[in-house]
Amino acid sequence: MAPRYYTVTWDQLHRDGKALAWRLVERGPWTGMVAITRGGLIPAAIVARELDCRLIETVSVVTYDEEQRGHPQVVKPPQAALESQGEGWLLIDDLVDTGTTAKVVRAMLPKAHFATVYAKPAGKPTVDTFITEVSQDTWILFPWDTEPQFIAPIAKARGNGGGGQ
Ligand SMILES: O=P(O)(O)OC[C@H]1O[C@H](OP(=O)(O)OP(=O)(O)O)[C@H](O)[C@@H]1O
Ligand SMILES: O=c1[nH]c(=O)c2nc[nH]c2[nH]1
Ligand SMILES: [Mg+2]
Repeated sequence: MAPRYYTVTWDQLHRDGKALAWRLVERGPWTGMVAITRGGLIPAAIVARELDCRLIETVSVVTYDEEQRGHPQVVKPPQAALESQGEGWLLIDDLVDTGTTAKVVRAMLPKAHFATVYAKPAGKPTVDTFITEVSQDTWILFPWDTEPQFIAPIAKARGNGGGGQ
């Protein structure tokens, strides 16, 4: 079955990122933030700005090649947060889908608070805080993966031309 798509604009991502920050400010203060690259970088920047958080670490997990899932590989560990096992740290990603990435990172930082902007049902149990849930068969299209393009008028796309004149 063809996947459905949920298109997220820059404006929406900013709004949803701020909504996440409102939830997280209640749970602070935070020692710092670990962004799961690459998708977590922009949500982490939005949340860090709102929480006035200056200490940003990254962890890099490579799982997907386009829409195909492979074996997760930790390309860069979250060095600064490892000793405390993530206690007092926020772990930020754009979304959880199957929860594979989350499980790999949570194994390294079991005491961190894991927050994402979007969540699918299979990954939901791995997240402490998220904003919007979409169905498992939905592919979320982020603004950095898309660009606006011309779309034919509905009448032309249906092949029945225009009316009048
Ligand atoms: O819950 P999962 O099934 O693991 O999927 C979620 C992960 O997949 C995407 O990252 P991806 O591995 O595509 O890398 P990227 O962030 O560098 O684009 C997304 O940013 C999450 O990190
Ligand atoms: O851009 C993305 N959208 C998704 O829905 C998704 N799930 C895993 N990885 C993803 N990347
Ligand atoms: Mg990612």
